[in-house]
Amino acid sequence: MTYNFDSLVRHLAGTPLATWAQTLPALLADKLASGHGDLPRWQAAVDALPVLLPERIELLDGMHLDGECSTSQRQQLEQALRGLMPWRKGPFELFGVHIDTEWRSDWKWQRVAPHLDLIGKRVLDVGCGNGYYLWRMLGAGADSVVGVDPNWLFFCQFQALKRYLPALPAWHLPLMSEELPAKLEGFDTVFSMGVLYHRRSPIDHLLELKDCLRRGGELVLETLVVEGDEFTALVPEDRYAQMRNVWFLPSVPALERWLRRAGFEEVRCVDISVTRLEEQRSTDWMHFQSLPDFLDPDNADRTIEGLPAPTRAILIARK
Ligand SMILES: Nc1ncnc2c1ncn2[C@@H]1O[C@H](C[S@+](CC[C@H]([NH3+])C(=O)[O-])CC(=O)[O-])[C@@H](O)[C@H]1O
Repeated sequence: MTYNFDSLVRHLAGTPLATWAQTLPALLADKLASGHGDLPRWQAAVDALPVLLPERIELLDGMHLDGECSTSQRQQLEQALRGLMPWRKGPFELFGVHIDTEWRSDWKWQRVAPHLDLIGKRVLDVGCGNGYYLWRMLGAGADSVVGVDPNWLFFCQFQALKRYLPALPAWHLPLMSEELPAKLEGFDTVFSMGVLYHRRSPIDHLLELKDCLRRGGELVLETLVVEGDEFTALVPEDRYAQMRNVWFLPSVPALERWLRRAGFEEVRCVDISVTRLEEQRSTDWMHFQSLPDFLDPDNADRTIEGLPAPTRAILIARK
């Protein structure tokens, strides 16, 4: 498996991100050398993908690649992709193989996309998972998309997709957002979706995101929320919907206040949606338990810990 971070350096040359980009090839080579124990197995799965040429590329209405693919190539493709299970974010439609992921991430994208103009924008997606939304952002006209996520499996899933779209300006960096330099100030749009509630210091996360934006740039923040006024934030005693690392679930008015305190302007909430059981569930590509197992079997409005069931809000704000 080879990575082309040099193409990122070239793409960002002459932008406010150029100096940072130049530091990445060496940093990422170090990371890859000391990567996760399963990394060689996942890299082997990526290397086992058949050589296929996408003749039709759909990124606007979904993530769909099509082109000539024999039955044996399709079997080889499916087998290699199954070597990268569990697949959480998607779905992907690749040369006749449907990756039915745990999440219907396309539904979230349908809620987010109508509120944005990404044409010609340099975009950062913090906590990008396997990069599903990076492809959709390109479909919406972004100039370039960079995702950061420390999970090596998700990095390899992205590389599997990138193998078929090597020339597209999308890059996945196996980094934590805390590893982004202060005052980067070079992205037009920064996304943080499904990350804030995993952070012990949510305001520091907002400041970190603000640092990545150019002046006038836009933040897209999606996170779990609860009902309540500007003084309300739920901190679970222990687990939330079986997740151990959940810290702050604010109300929308509280989150709007946090964003204003962090220095954002034009703060607005564009969507609040209860997560449906059909949106997050176990599938043939993700065999572990999922949302239906994490809710109270007698009351779908509650998690099995007795807390409010997952509801997510999307907020947009300007630096
Ligand atoms: N410090 C960190 N820095 C960067 N990423 C992190 C960090 N800690 C965890 N992550 C990553 O943040 C992601 C959170 S999932 C959201 C995915 C996508 N955005 C989605 O909206 O579907 C949660 C969910 O399923 O909602 C995971 O991929 C982690 O590896």
